[in-house]
Amino acid sequence: MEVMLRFGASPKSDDDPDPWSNRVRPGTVRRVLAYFRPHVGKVALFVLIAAMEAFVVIATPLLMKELIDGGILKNDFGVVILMAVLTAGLAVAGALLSLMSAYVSAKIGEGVTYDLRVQALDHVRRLPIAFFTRTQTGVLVGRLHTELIMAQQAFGHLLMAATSVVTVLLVLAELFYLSWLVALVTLVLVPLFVVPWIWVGRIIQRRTGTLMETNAGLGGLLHERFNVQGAMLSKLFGRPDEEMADYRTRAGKIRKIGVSISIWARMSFAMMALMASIATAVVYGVGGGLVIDGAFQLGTLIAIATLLGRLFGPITQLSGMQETAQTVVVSFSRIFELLDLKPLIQERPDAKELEKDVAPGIEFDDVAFRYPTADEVSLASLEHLRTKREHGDVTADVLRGISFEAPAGTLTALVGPSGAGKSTMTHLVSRLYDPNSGAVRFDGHDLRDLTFDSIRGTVGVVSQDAYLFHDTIRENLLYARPTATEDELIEACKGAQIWELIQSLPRGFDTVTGDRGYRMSGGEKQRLAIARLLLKAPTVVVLDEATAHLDSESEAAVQRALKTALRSRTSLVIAHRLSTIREADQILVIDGGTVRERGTHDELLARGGLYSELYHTQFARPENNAAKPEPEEDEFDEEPEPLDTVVYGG
Ligand SMILES: Nc1ncnc2c1ncn2[C@@H]1O[C@H](COP(=O)(O)OP(=O)(O)OP(=O)(O)O)[C@@H](O)[C@H]1O
Repeated sequence: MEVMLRFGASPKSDDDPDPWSNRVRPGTVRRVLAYFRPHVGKVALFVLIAAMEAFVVIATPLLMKELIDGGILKNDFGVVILMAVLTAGLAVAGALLSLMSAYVSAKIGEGVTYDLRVQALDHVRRLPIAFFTRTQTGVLVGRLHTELIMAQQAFGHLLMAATSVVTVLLVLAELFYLSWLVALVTLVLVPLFVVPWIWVGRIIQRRTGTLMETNAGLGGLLHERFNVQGAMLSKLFGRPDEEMADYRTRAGKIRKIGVSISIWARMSFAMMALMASIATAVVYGVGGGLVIDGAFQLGTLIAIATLLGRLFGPITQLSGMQETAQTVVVSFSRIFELLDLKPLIQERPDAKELEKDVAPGIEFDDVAFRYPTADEVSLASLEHLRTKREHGDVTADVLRGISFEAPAGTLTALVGPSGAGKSTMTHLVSRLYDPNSGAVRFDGHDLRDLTFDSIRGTVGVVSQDAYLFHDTIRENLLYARPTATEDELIEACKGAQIWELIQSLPRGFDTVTGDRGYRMSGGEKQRLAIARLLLKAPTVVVLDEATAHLDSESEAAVQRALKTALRSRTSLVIAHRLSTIREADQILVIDGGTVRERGTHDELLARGGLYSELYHTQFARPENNAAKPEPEEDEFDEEPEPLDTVVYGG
């Protein structure tokens, strides 16, 4: 049966190292074993239980032998009863031991998996945003989940196989003790039975691997297509018939491999049963003759036949041991690959805290930045698309020689053409990325010298397309400050101009916002994000102003919400609205990754440069002005200020 390893994958070139191959780095086995060190006591207990189980396996045929030879054949009723009772007792002991060994082996397996899972999750959560922008989510989740389950299952088989070693040795020793001739005949039969079994086992293993890959591929695709935005795109742009045909092909391949695996598994089982029956027939044939010749008694023959039945199972487990061990090592090594990915952005051991509750000034000092290449931040095997890896690629500088100061408590507006680098500048302020040269500073402290906690606590971000978890409004808000009281929640929502809406919902704060908060309108989502920001109360606010989907009424609400959000904070706003731009303390005109112009609205307009051009082509358009919010009475009554001085910055 011809099955491609990954469907839809483009053929890879010879010089392209295959990130999906099962090659394992040297030292991996030692690293795997290190995970068992904390569980050494349980492993020792497991070995002891395994030895006792093996003893039960070999003791029962001996009791049978004695029951027949010493009891039935000698008409000794007492021996018959005694041996029957002992056999039953051993059966009970065997059942209890098997329960205990299952418990101990599960404790070891689950313990190791727990350690590895927690370590991997903790590591992935520390990886920089660049890693997540490159990685396909479905594949990453698969790596963290499926690989671990695979490792755990294979590990369970490995422990059972280890038990089998003891059983096989003891059974063989007993066979030789009972009849060396029959034992030899049995040994000759073993390879006849084991070799095809191993062959079938390999086929099954290969197909199981392919099945898992195929499932992961389909899972990744569904993850992408069936989230709200993917589903929306596919409804608007997709070709439903072709897409359905693709799903059908993939599902069909899964079905085909599934059927093939079941047949081969049944074949393997049937082969084992067949060979065990043939071996038993041979043993009865040879042994029966020996009983007639008087070489040994009938009880011995029955004991040998029973022993044989207990030999083949453990032998089959042993023969698959190498592959099983390989599965464990490969699965572990895939997780290790992830663990070895060094986070590009790290906290210094001597990192300092920034003073809380005081808005810092922001300084960009000759900042240059380029986005990291795939080699620097991600794993090819997690990017899923089998494109040729960009080895040694260097990305172009996105920012060059950016220097400016945003004094504490002021509003800086970033304007410029699309792709100029405005969002990238805001990413540097929240330390999602580090500059390649130069520095970004808060009150003179390089962000690289500050703790992650203090940067997180200082900077609040509201993006254009605010992200909400699939949870209640309350939980989404509490994410910013879990200790917030009901009154604080209400106050934040009032400040963000969203309280009226929440109040009108039948379930209020307990309304579920749906996948990515999709049940709310764009403006509502952004106001909810502003409420979240107000609860967090950061001293630096980064805002990407919404460009679309706000009617003038909801835009006015958002603008009023922003007045509260930006008051007394140092703000960096990617501005699209004339109202914001006019009220900024300074405007930076970004073009081609550099600051082309800097000044206030009037200064820049008078200069007649790029800003003036942008103003006339974009900002001064009627729709921008039409959307300008009406000032709220209570906001402006106290202290009438001209629009082009500080209103937000305070
Ligand atoms: N994760 C990324 N990896 C590589 N390049 C990127 C990445 N994000 C952005 N870029 C590139 O960096 C440049 C600046 O992008 P940026 O998003 O900062 O521009 P912008 O001024 O905010 O544009 P817009 O107004 O359209 O949002 C663009 O050429 C963009 O293609």
